[in-house]
Amino acid sequence: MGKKKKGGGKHMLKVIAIDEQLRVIYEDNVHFDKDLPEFKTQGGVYIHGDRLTITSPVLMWVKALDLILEKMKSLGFNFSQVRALSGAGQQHGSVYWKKGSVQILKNPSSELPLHQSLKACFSVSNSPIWMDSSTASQCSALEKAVGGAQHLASITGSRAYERFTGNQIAKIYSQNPEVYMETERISLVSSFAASLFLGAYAPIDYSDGSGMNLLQIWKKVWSVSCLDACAPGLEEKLGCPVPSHSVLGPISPYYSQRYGFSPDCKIVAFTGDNPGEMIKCVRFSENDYISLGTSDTLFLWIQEPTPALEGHILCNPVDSQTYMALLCFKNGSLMRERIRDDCASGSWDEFSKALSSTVAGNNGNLGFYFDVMEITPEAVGIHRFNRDNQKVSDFPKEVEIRALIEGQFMAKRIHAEKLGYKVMPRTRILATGGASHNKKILQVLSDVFNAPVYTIDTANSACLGSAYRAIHGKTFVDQAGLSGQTKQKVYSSKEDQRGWR
Ligand SMILES: Nc1ncnc2c1ncn2[C@@H]1O[C@H](COP(=O)(O)OP(=O)(O)O)[C@@H](O)[C@H]1O
Ligand SMILES: O=C(CO)[C@@H](O)[C@H](O)COP(=O)(O)O
Repeated sequence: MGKKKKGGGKHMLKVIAIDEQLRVIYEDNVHFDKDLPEFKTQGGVYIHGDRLTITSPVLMWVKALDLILEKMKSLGFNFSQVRALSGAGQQHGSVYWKKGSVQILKNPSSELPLHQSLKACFSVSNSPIWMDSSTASQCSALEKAVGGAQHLASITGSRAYERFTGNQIAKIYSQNPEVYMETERISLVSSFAASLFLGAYAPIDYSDGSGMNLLQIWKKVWSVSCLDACAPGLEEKLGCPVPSHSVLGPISPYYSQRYGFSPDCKIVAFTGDNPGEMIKCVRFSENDYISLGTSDTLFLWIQEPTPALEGHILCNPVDSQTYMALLCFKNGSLMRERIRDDCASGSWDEFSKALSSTVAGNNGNLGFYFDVMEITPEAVGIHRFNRDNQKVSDFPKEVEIRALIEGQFMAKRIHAEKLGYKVMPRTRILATGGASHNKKILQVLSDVFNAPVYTIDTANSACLGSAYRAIHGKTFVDQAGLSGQTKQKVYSSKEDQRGWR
Protein backbone atom coordinates (compact mmCIF):
# COMPACT_ATOMS: atom_id res chain seq x y z
CA MET A 1 0.00 0.00 0.00
CA GLY A 2 1.35 3.44 -0.82
CA LYS A 3 0.39 6.87 0.42
CA LYS A 4 1.32 10.25 -0.85
CA LYS A 5 0.85 13.72 0.58
CA LYS A 6 0.35 15.38 -2.78
CA GLY A 7 -0.95 14.51 -6.18
CA GLY A 8 -0.20 16.46 -9.31
CA GLY A 9 0.33 19.24 -6.77
CA LYS A 10 0.18 19.46 -3.03
CA HIS A 11 -3.54 19.52 -2.77
CA MET A 12 -4.48 15.96 -1.93
CA LEU A 13 -3.65 12.82 -0.03
CA LYS A 14 -3.82 9.69 -2.13
CA VAL A 15 -3.88 5.99 -1.37
CA ILE A 16 -3.20 3.03 -3.63
CA ALA A 17 -3.20 -0.66 -2.70
CA ILE A 18 -1.57 -3.24 -4.97
CA ASP A 19 -1.54 -7.03 -4.93
CA GLU A 20 1.44 -9.39 -5.39
CA GLN A 21 1.14 -9.03 -9.17
CA LEU A 22 1.41 -5.26 -8.76
CA ARG A 23 -2.20 -4.81 -9.87
CA VAL A 24 -3.92 -1.80 -8.38
CA ILE A 25 -6.78 -3.09 -6.21
CA TYR A 26 -7.80 0.10 -4.43
CA GLU A 27 -7.33 3.79 -5.13
CA ASP A 28 -8.75 6.88 -3.47
CA ASN A 29 -7.91 10.39 -2.39
CA VAL A 30 -8.82 13.18 -0.03
CA HIS A 31 -8.86 16.65 -1.50
CA PHE A 32 -7.64 19.13 1.11
CA ASP A 33 -9.68 22.20 0.05
CA LYS A 34 -12.87 20.32 -0.77
CA ASP A 35 -12.95 17.56 1.83
CA LEU A 36 -11.45 19.57 4.70
CA PRO A 37 -12.92 23.06 4.13
CA GLU A 38 -12.53 23.93 7.82
CA PHE A 39 -8.81 24.57 7.19
CA LYS A 40 -9.60 27.15 4.49
CA THR A 41 -6.57 26.29 2.35
CA GLN A 42 -6.24 27.08 -1.32
CA GLY A 43 -4.63 24.25 -3.22
CA GLY A 44 -3.78 22.75 0.19
CA VAL A 45 -1.68 25.76 1.21
CA TYR A 46 -1.75 29.18 2.81
CA ILE A 47 0.00 31.98 0.94
CA HIS A 48 1.01 34.55 3.54
CA GLY A 49 0.87 38.35 3.21
CA ASP A 50 4.50 38.67 2.05
CA ARG A 51 3.67 36.30 -0.88
CA LEU A 52 6.93 34.50 -0.07
CA THR A 53 5.94 32.48 2.97
CA ILE A 54 3.87 29.44 2.04
CA THR A 55 2.70 26.87 4.57
CA SER A 56 0.20 24.06 5.12
CA PRO A 57 -1.57 23.29 8.41
CA VAL A 58 -0.02 20.13 9.77
CA LEU A 59 -3.25 18.97 11.44
CA MET A 60 -4.97 19.07 8.05
CA TRP A 61 -2.58 16.36 6.88
CA VAL A 62 -3.35 14.24 9.96
CA LYS A 63 -7.08 14.75 9.52
CA ALA A 64 -6.80 13.78 5.84
CA LEU A 65 -5.24 10.50 6.92
CA ASP A 66 -8.08 9.88 9.40
CA LEU A 67 -10.60 10.63 6.67
CA ILE A 68 -9.10 8.36 4.04
CA LEU A 69 -8.76 5.42 6.44
CA GLU A 70 -12.33 5.87 7.73
CA LYS A 71 -13.54 5.92 4.14
CA MET A 72 -11.67 2.71 3.33
CA LYS A 73 -13.09 1.08 6.45
CA SER A 74 -16.65 2.06 5.57
CA LEU A 75 -16.15 0.60 2.07
CA GLY A 76 -15.05 -2.71 3.61
CA PHE A 77 -11.34 -2.55 2.69
CA ASN A 78 -9.62 -5.54 4.26
CA PHE A 79 -6.77 -3.94 6.20
CA SER A 80 -5.71 -7.28 7.69
CA GLN A 81 -4.31 -8.29 4.27
CA VAL A 82 -1.88 -5.38 4.06
CA ARG A 83 1.64 -6.76 4.49
CA ALA A 84 3.67 -3.59 4.02
CA LEU A 85 3.04 0.10 3.67
CA SER A 86 5.09 3.02 2.41
CA GLY A 87 4.55 6.54 1.09
CA ALA A 88 5.87 9.67 -0.58
CA GLY A 89 5.45 13.29 0.44
CA GLN A 90 6.13 16.62 -1.22
CA GLN A 91 9.82 17.30 -0.81
CA HIS A 92 11.45 19.88 1.49
CA GLY A 93 8.43 20.62 3.78
CA SER A 94 9.00 20.21 7.53
CA VAL A 95 7.03 19.29 10.65
CA TYR A 96 7.99 20.37 14.19
CA TRP A 97 7.10 18.04 17.05
CA LYS A 98 6.77 19.60 20.50
CA LYS A 99 8.71 18.18 23.47
CA GLY A 100 6.95 15.13 24.91
CA SER A 101 4.91 14.38 21.77
CA VAL A 102 6.50 11.02 21.18
CA GLN A 103 4.57 9.62 24.16
CA ILE A 104 1.27 10.65 22.58
CA LEU A 105 2.35 9.39 19.17
CA LYS A 106 3.22 6.01 20.72
CA ASN A 107 -0.04 5.56 22.46
CA PRO A 108 -2.99 7.46 21.01
CA SER A 109 -6.46 6.32 22.04
CA SER A 110 -7.90 3.98 19.42
CA GLU A 111 -11.33 5.40 20.31
CA LEU A 112 -10.37 8.73 18.77
CA PRO A 113 -9.34 9.86 15.30
CA LEU A 114 -5.62 10.57 15.31
CA HIS A 115 -5.90 14.31 14.76
CA GLN A 116 -7.71 14.66 18.08
CA SER A 117 -4.93 12.96 20.01
CA LEU A 118 -2.18 14.86 18.20
CA LYS A 119 -3.70 18.32 18.25
CA ALA A 120 -1.28 19.74 20.83
CA CYS A 121 1.81 17.96 19.48
CA PHE A 122 3.20 20.53 17.05
CA SER A 123 5.37 23.49 18.01
CA VAL A 124 4.79 25.00 14.54
CA SER A 125 1.19 24.55 13.46
CA ASN A 126 1.73 25.75 9.87
CA SER A 127 4.47 23.74 8.21
CA PRO A 128 6.73 25.50 5.70
CA ILE A 129 6.46 23.71 2.35
CA TRP A 130 8.38 23.49 -0.92
CA MET A 131 6.68 26.56 -2.43
CA ASP A 132 8.10 28.83 0.26
CA SER A 133 10.75 31.28 -0.90
CA SER A 134 11.17 33.41 2.20
CA THR A 135 14.65 32.27 3.25
CA ALA A 136 16.99 34.23 0.95
CA SER A 137 19.08 35.53 3.85
CA GLN A 138 19.43 32.06 5.41
CA CYS A 139 20.58 30.71 2.01
CA SER A 140 23.32 33.34 1.69
CA ALA A 141 24.41 32.71 5.27
CA LEU A 142 24.61 28.94 4.71
CA GLU A 143 26.63 29.27 1.50
CA LYS A 144 28.96 31.72 3.19
CA ALA A 145 29.40 29.51 6.26
CA VAL A 146 30.52 26.47 4.25
CA GLY A 147 32.77 28.30 1.78
CA GLY A 148 30.48 29.18 -1.13
CA ALA A 149 27.65 27.87 -3.29
CA GLN A 150 29.71 25.30 -5.18
CA HIS A 151 31.17 23.96 -1.97
CA LEU A 152 27.70 23.56 -0.49
CA ALA A 153 26.63 21.74 -3.67
CA SER A 154 29.67 19.48 -3.40
CA ILE A 155 28.65 18.50 0.13
CA THR A 156 24.86 18.28 -0.13
CA GLY A 157 24.17 17.87 -3.89
CA SER A 158 22.63 21.34 -4.30
CA ARG A 159 23.58 24.94 -3.73
CA ALA A 160 21.34 26.73 -1.19
CA TYR A 161 17.67 26.85 -2.20
CA GLU A 162 15.04 28.77 -0.31
CA ARG A 163 12.65 25.82 -0.12
CA PHE A 164 15.32 23.42 1.17
CA THR A 165 14.64 22.37 4.74
CA GLY A 166 17.89 23.47 6.40
CA ASN A 167 17.19 27.06 5.41
CA GLN A 168 13.60 26.77 6.61
CA ILE A 169 14.79 25.45 9.97
CA ALA A 170 17.35 28.28 10.19
CA LYS A 171 14.56 30.81 9.63
CA ILE A 172 12.41 29.31 12.39
CA TYR A 173 15.39 29.28 14.75
CA SER A 174 16.34 32.89 14.01
CA GLN A 175 12.79 34.25 14.19
CA ASN A 176 11.47 32.11 17.05
CA PRO A 177 14.31 30.55 19.03
CA GLU A 178 11.89 29.56 21.81
CA VAL A 179 9.75 27.58 19.34
CA TYR A 180 12.86 25.85 18.06
CA MET A 181 13.94 24.99 21.63
CA GLU A 182 10.46 23.60 22.36
CA THR A 183 10.85 21.21 19.40
CA GLU A 184 12.13 17.70 20.12
CA ARG A 185 12.02 16.35 16.57
CA ILE A 186 11.88 17.76 13.06
CA SER A 187 10.41 15.54 10.34
CA LEU A 188 10.13 15.96 6.60
CA VAL A 189 6.59 15.60 5.24
CA SER A 190 7.52 12.05 4.21
CA SER A 191 9.04 10.95 7.53
CA PHE A 192 6.21 12.71 9.37
CA ALA A 193 3.63 10.56 7.55
CA ALA A 194 5.71 7.46 8.27
CA SER A 195 5.83 8.44 11.97
CA LEU A 196 2.03 8.49 12.12
CA PHE A 197 1.94 4.84 11.04
CA LEU A 198 4.93 3.76 13.07
CA GLY A 199 3.78 5.33 16.33
CA ALA A 200 7.34 6.63 16.78
CA TYR A 201 9.58 9.19 15.10
CA ALA A 202 10.45 7.72 11.70
CA PRO A 203 13.92 8.42 10.31
CA ILE A 204 14.46 10.57 7.24
CA ASP A 205 15.48 8.52 4.19
CA TYR A 206 18.67 9.36 2.26
CA SER A 207 16.81 10.40 -0.86
CA ASP A 208 14.36 12.91 0.61
CA GLY A 209 17.09 13.93 3.07
CA SER A 210 19.10 15.12 0.06
CA GLY A 211 16.61 17.96 -0.40
CA MET A 212 17.55 19.71 2.83
CA ASN A 213 20.99 21.28 2.17
CA LEU A 214 22.02 19.31 5.28
CA LEU A 215 22.92 15.77 4.23
CA GLN A 216 26.45 14.91 3.20
CA ILE A 217 25.35 12.84 0.22
CA TRP A 218 28.59 10.85 -0.14
CA LYS A 219 28.81 9.40 3.36
CA LYS A 220 25.06 9.79 3.91
CA VAL A 221 25.44 11.45 7.28
CA TRP A 222 24.41 14.93 8.39
CA SER A 223 27.04 17.53 7.53
CA VAL A 224 28.19 19.06 10.79
CA SER A 225 29.17 22.35 9.15
CA CYS A 226 25.73 22.68 7.50
CA LEU A 227 23.90 21.75 10.71
CA ASP A 228 25.92 24.24 12.73
CA ALA A 229 25.27 26.99 10.21
CA CYS A 230 21.48 26.44 10.45
CA ALA A 231 20.67 25.95 14.14
CA PRO A 232 22.19 24.56 17.36
CA GLY A 233 21.51 20.99 18.48
CA LEU A 234 19.98 20.10 15.12
CA GLU A 235 21.45 16.62 14.69
CA GLU A 236 19.55 15.36 17.70
CA LYS A 237 16.28 16.78 16.37
CA LEU A 238 16.71 15.11 12.96
CA GLY A 239 17.62 11.55 14.00
CA CYS A 240 19.83 9.29 11.85
CA PRO A 241 19.05 9.09 8.13
CA VAL A 242 18.40 5.62 6.64
CA PRO A 243 18.35 3.97 3.18
CA SER A 244 15.08 4.57 1.33
CA HIS A 245 14.01 0.91 1.33
CA SER A 246 14.55 0.41 5.08
CA VAL A 247 11.91 -1.48 6.99
CA LEU A 248 11.24 0.81 9.96
CA GLY A 249 9.22 -1.63 12.05
CA PRO A 250 5.67 -2.90 12.51
CA ILE A 251 2.61 -0.70 12.28
CA SER A 252 1.50 1.02 15.49
CA PRO A 253 -1.08 -0.95 17.55
CA TYR A 254 -3.47 2.01 17.04
CA TYR A 255 -4.11 0.87 13.46
CA SER A 256 -4.66 -2.77 14.41
CA GLN A 257 -7.15 -1.76 17.08
CA ARG A 258 -9.00 0.87 15.06
CA TYR A 259 -8.86 -0.49 11.50
CA GLY A 260 -7.89 -4.17 11.79
CA PHE A 261 -4.37 -3.98 10.29
CA SER A 262 -2.29 -7.07 11.04
CA PRO A 263 0.28 -6.32 13.78
CA ASP A 264 2.84 -7.80 11.33
CA CYS A 265 2.24 -5.13 8.69
CA LYS A 266 5.62 -3.49 8.07
CA ILE A 267 6.27 0.22 7.58
CA VAL A 268 8.89 0.86 4.91
CA ALA A 269 10.63 4.27 4.96
CA PHE A 270 8.66 7.01 3.22
CA THR A 271 10.45 9.26 0.72
CA GLY A 272 9.96 12.43 -1.34
CA ASP A 273 7.51 12.66 -4.23
CA ASN A 274 10.22 12.97 -6.89
CA PRO A 275 12.23 9.98 -5.65
CA GLY A 276 8.88 8.14 -5.38
CA GLU A 277 8.12 8.98 -8.99
CA MET A 278 11.57 7.82 -10.03
CA ILE A 279 10.88 4.46 -8.35
CA LYS A 280 7.59 4.03 -10.20
CA CYS A 281 9.00 5.07 -13.54
CA VAL A 282 12.37 3.42 -13.68
CA ARG A 283 11.33 0.60 -11.36
CA PHE A 284 14.52 -1.13 -10.40
CA SER A 285 16.64 -0.76 -13.51
CA GLU A 286 18.92 1.95 -14.70
CA ASN A 287 16.65 4.11 -16.87
CA ASP A 288 16.39 7.87 -17.24
CA TYR A 289 13.08 9.61 -17.22
CA ILE A 290 12.00 12.88 -18.83
CA SER A 291 8.69 14.52 -18.08
CA LEU A 292 7.62 16.91 -20.86
CA GLY A 293 4.68 18.59 -19.15
CA THR A 294 4.10 22.27 -18.52
CA SER A 295 7.71 22.39 -17.42
CA ASP A 296 10.30 19.82 -18.45
CA THR A 297 11.82 17.73 -15.66
CA LEU A 298 14.62 15.19 -15.91
CA PHE A 299 15.22 12.35 -13.49
CA LEU A 300 18.54 10.76 -14.26
CA TRP A 301 20.29 7.73 -12.84
CA ILE A 302 23.89 8.75 -12.13
CA GLN A 303 26.83 6.63 -10.94
CA GLU A 304 29.41 9.34 -10.36
CA PRO A 305 27.73 12.70 -9.86
CA THR A 306 29.49 16.05 -9.99
CA PRO A 307 27.12 18.47 -8.23
CA ALA A 308 26.92 21.84 -9.95
CA LEU A 309 25.33 25.21 -9.37
CA GLU A 310 22.33 24.17 -11.44
CA GLY A 311 20.24 21.10 -10.74
CA HIS A 312 20.10 18.76 -7.77
CA ILE A 313 21.86 15.52 -6.93
CA LEU A 314 19.88 13.25 -4.61
CA CYS A 315 20.76 9.85 -3.20
CA ASN A 316 19.08 7.27 -5.42
CA PRO A 317 15.94 5.86 -3.73
CA VAL A 318 16.33 2.52 -5.52
CA ASP A 319 20.04 1.90 -5.07
CA SER A 320 21.85 3.62 -2.19
CA GLN A 321 25.21 3.24 -3.95
CA THR A 322 24.15 5.50 -6.82
CA TYR A 323 22.49 8.89 -7.25
CA MET A 324 19.67 10.57 -9.09
CA ALA A 325 19.85 13.99 -10.70
CA LEU A 326 16.83 16.23 -10.78
CA LEU A 327 16.82 19.02 -13.34
CA CYS A 328 13.91 21.36 -13.90
CA PHE A 329 13.37 23.59 -16.96
CA LYS A 330 10.59 26.14 -16.75
CA ASN A 331 10.46 26.93 -20.48
CA GLY A 332 8.95 23.63 -21.58
CA SER A 333 5.58 23.19 -23.25
CA LEU A 334 4.47 26.82 -22.97
CA MET A 335 7.56 27.87 -24.91
CA ARG A 336 6.89 25.17 -27.52
CA GLU A 337 3.28 26.33 -27.75
CA ARG A 338 4.35 29.91 -28.37
CA ILE A 339 6.64 28.94 -31.25
CA ARG A 340 3.93 26.59 -32.56
CA ASP A 341 1.52 29.54 -32.62
CA ASP A 342 4.04 31.88 -34.27
CA CYS A 343 5.49 29.45 -36.82
CA ALA A 344 2.97 26.62 -37.33
CA SER A 345 -0.45 28.35 -37.23
CA GLY A 346 -1.10 26.87 -33.79
CA SER A 347 -1.06 23.30 -35.14
CA TRP A 348 1.04 20.48 -33.69
CA ASP A 349 0.68 18.68 -37.05
CA GLU A 350 2.25 21.56 -38.88
CA PHE A 351 4.90 21.83 -36.15
CA SER A 352 5.73 18.12 -36.63
CA LYS A 353 5.91 18.56 -40.41
CA ALA A 354 8.48 21.33 -39.93
CA LEU A 355 10.58 18.94 -37.83
CA SER A 356 10.35 16.31 -40.59
CA SER A 357 11.30 18.78 -43.31
CA THR A 358 14.52 19.88 -41.59
CA VAL A 359 17.65 17.83 -40.92
CA ALA A 360 19.19 16.81 -37.61
CA GLY A 361 21.72 19.49 -36.66
CA ASN A 362 19.61 22.16 -38.40
CA ASN A 363 22.52 23.02 -40.73
CA GLY A 364 24.31 24.60 -37.79
CA ASN A 365 21.47 26.93 -36.80
CA LEU A 366 20.96 26.97 -33.07
CA GLY A 367 18.74 28.80 -30.58
CA PHE A 368 18.01 29.32 -26.87
CA TYR A 369 14.40 30.09 -26.13
CA PHE A 370 13.43 31.44 -22.71
CA ASP A 371 10.19 33.43 -22.72
CA VAL A 372 10.26 33.41 -18.92
CA MET A 373 13.28 33.46 -16.60
CA GLU A 374 14.67 29.94 -16.82
CA ILE A 375 15.70 27.89 -13.77
CA THR A 376 18.41 25.93 -15.60
CA PRO A 377 20.28 28.17 -16.38
CA GLU A 378 19.09 31.45 -14.90
CA ALA A 379 18.60 33.20 -18.27
CA VAL A 380 15.89 34.91 -20.24
CA GLY A 381 15.22 35.92 -23.85
CA ILE A 382 15.51 34.39 -27.30
CA HIS A 383 19.04 33.97 -28.65
CA ARG A 384 19.64 32.65 -32.20
CA PHE A 385 22.96 31.79 -33.84
CA ASN A 386 23.63 30.79 -37.44
CA ARG A 387 26.15 28.23 -38.70
CA ASP A 388 28.92 30.86 -38.51
CA ASN A 389 28.12 31.43 -34.86
CA GLN A 390 26.75 34.90 -35.61
CA LYS A 391 23.83 36.18 -33.61
CA VAL A 392 20.77 36.59 -35.85
CA SER A 393 17.37 38.10 -35.12
CA ASP A 394 15.21 35.49 -36.85
CA PHE A 395 15.09 32.15 -38.60
CA PRO A 396 12.79 30.78 -41.32
CA LYS A 397 9.79 29.16 -39.60
CA GLU A 398 10.80 25.52 -39.94
CA VAL A 399 14.41 26.31 -38.91
CA GLU A 400 13.02 28.12 -35.87
CA ILE A 401 10.99 25.07 -34.85
CA ARG A 402 13.95 22.70 -35.12
CA ALA A 403 16.25 25.18 -33.40
CA LEU A 404 13.82 25.32 -30.47
CA ILE A 405 13.47 21.56 -30.03
CA GLU A 406 17.13 20.73 -30.61
CA GLY A 407 18.15 23.63 -28.35
CA GLN A 408 15.85 22.43 -25.54
CA PHE A 409 17.15 18.85 -25.66
CA MET A 410 20.80 19.81 -26.10
CA ALA A 411 20.53 22.06 -23.04
CA LYS A 412 19.12 19.11 -21.10
CA ARG A 413 21.96 16.84 -22.14
CA ILE A 414 24.64 19.46 -21.47
CA HIS A 415 23.30 20.35 -18.02
CA ALA A 416 22.89 16.67 -17.19
CA GLU A 417 26.48 15.97 -18.24
CA LYS A 418 27.68 18.82 -16.04
CA LEU A 419 26.13 16.86 -13.16
CA GLY A 420 28.08 13.75 -14.12
CA TYR A 421 25.48 12.10 -16.34
CA LYS A 422 26.84 9.89 -19.12
CA VAL A 423 24.96 8.52 -22.09
CA MET A 424 25.87 4.83 -22.07
CA PRO A 425 25.19 2.05 -24.60
CA ARG A 426 22.49 0.77 -22.20
CA THR A 427 20.85 4.20 -21.76
CA ARG A 428 17.09 4.17 -22.25
CA ILE A 429 14.96 7.26 -21.89
CA LEU A 430 11.40 7.04 -20.63
CA ALA A 431 9.27 10.01 -21.68
CA THR A 432 6.00 11.20 -20.26
CA GLY A 433 3.81 14.34 -20.22
CA GLY A 434 1.83 16.14 -22.92
CA ALA A 435 4.67 16.60 -25.41
CA SER A 436 5.55 12.90 -25.28
CA HIS A 437 2.53 12.38 -27.55
CA ASN A 438 4.50 14.04 -30.32
CA LYS A 439 6.68 11.45 -32.08
CA LYS A 440 8.65 14.02 -34.07
CA ILE A 441 9.67 15.72 -30.83
CA LEU A 442 10.65 12.33 -29.39
CA GLN A 443 12.75 11.60 -32.47
CA VAL A 444 14.80 14.73 -31.78
CA LEU A 445 15.11 13.67 -28.12
CA SER A 446 16.36 10.27 -29.25
CA ASP A 447 18.84 11.80 -31.71
CA VAL A 448 20.23 14.32 -29.22
CA PHE A 449 20.72 11.69 -26.49
CA ASN A 450 21.65 9.00 -29.00
CA ALA A 451 19.45 6.56 -27.10
CA PRO A 452 16.11 4.80 -27.56
CA VAL A 453 13.06 6.59 -26.16
CA TYR A 454 10.04 4.89 -24.63
CA THR A 455 6.77 6.45 -23.58
CA ILE A 456 5.27 5.53 -20.21
CA ASP A 457 2.10 6.07 -18.27
CA THR A 458 2.81 8.06 -15.11
CA ALA A 459 -0.64 8.34 -13.60
CA ASN A 460 -0.26 8.44 -9.81
CA SER A 461 3.46 7.85 -10.17
CA ALA A 462 4.75 8.80 -6.75
CA CYS A 463 1.92 6.96 -4.99
CA LEU A 464 2.39 3.81 -7.01
CA GLY A 465 6.15 4.13 -6.50
CA SER A 466 5.47 4.03 -2.75
CA ALA A 467 3.48 0.85 -3.10
CA TYR A 468 6.33 -0.72 -5.09
CA ARG A 469 8.76 0.36 -2.40
CA ALA A 470 6.61 -1.26 0.26
CA ILE A 471 7.17 -4.51 -1.63
CA HIS A 472 10.83 -3.68 -2.28
CA GLY A 473 11.36 -3.01 1.40
CA LYS A 474 9.86 -6.34 2.29
CA THR A 475 12.37 -7.85 -0.16
CA PHE A 476 10.07 -10.02 -2.15
CA VAL A 477 11.10 -8.05 -5.21
CA ASP A 478 11.92 -11.15 -7.24
CA GLN A 479 8.78 -13.07 -6.46
CA ALA A 480 6.73 -10.04 -7.39
CA GLY A 481 8.53 -9.70 -10.73
CA LEU A 482 9.36 -6.04 -10.35
CA SER A 483 11.70 -6.00 -13.31
CA GLY A 484 8.89 -5.83 -15.87
CA GLN A 485 7.62 -2.47 -17.08
CA THR A 486 4.74 -1.50 -19.31
CA LYS A 487 6.22 0.84 -21.84
CA GLN A 488 6.30 1.35 -25.50
CA LYS A 489 9.45 1.94 -27.52
CA VAL A 490 8.65 4.72 -29.90
CA TYR A 491 11.85 6.09 -31.26
CA SER A 492 15.40 4.95 -31.75
CA SER A 493 18.38 7.16 -32.24
CA LYS A 494 20.03 6.99 -35.65
CA GLU A 495 22.82 4.87 -34.22
CA ASP A 496 20.43 2.52 -32.47
CA GLN A 497 18.56 1.93 -35.74
CA ARG A 498 21.78 0.50 -37.17
CA GLY A 499 21.74 -2.25 -34.58
CA TRP A 500 22.22 -2.67 -30.88
CA ARG A 501 25.32 -0.85 -29.71
N1 LIG B 1 0.99 16.82 -29.76
C1 LIG B 1 1.67 17.58 -28.92
N2 LIG B 1 2.90 18.01 -29.23
C2 LIG B 1 3.61 18.76 -28.39
N3 LIG B 1 3.16 19.17 -27.17
C3 LIG B 1 1.93 18.76 -26.80
C4 LIG B 1 1.13 17.95 -27.64
N4 LIG B 1 -0.03 17.71 -26.98
C5 LIG B 1 0.04 18.36 -25.78
N5 LIG B 1 1.22 19.01 -25.68
C6 LIG B 1 1.70 19.86 -24.58
O1 LIG B 1 1.52 19.21 -23.36
C7 LIG B 1 1.36 20.20 -22.34
C8 LIG B 1 0.59 19.60 -21.17
O2 LIG B 1 1.30 18.52 -20.68
P1 LIG B 1 0.85 17.79 -19.33
O3 LIG B 1 1.80 16.67 -19.10
O4 LIG B 1 -0.61 17.47 -19.41
O5 LIG B 1 1.08 18.99 -18.33
P2 LIG B 1 1.16 19.12 -16.73
O6 LIG B 1 2.60 19.36 -16.44
O7 LIG B 1 0.32 20.33 -16.45
O8 LIG B 1 0.61 17.84 -16.16
C9 LIG B 1 0.59 21.32 -23.00
O9 LIG B 1 1.06 22.55 -22.49
C10 LIG B 1 0.90 21.14 -24.48
O10 LIG B 1 1.72 22.19 -24.93
O1 LIG C 1 10.33 21.30 -4.86
C1 LIG C 1 10.16 20.30 -5.52
C2 LIG C 1 11.32 19.49 -5.95
O2 LIG C 1 12.56 20.01 -5.59
C3 LIG C 1 8.77 19.86 -5.86
O3 LIG C 1 8.78 18.93 -6.88
C4 LIG C 1 8.06 19.31 -4.64
O4 LIG C 1 8.63 18.06 -4.33
C5 LIG C 1 6.56 19.22 -4.82
O5 LIG C 1 6.21 19.20 -6.13
P1 LIG C 1 4.80 19.03 -6.90
O6 LIG C 1 3.78 18.71 -5.88
O7 LIG C 1 4.48 20.24 -7.68
O8 LIG C 1 5.12 17.92 -7.89
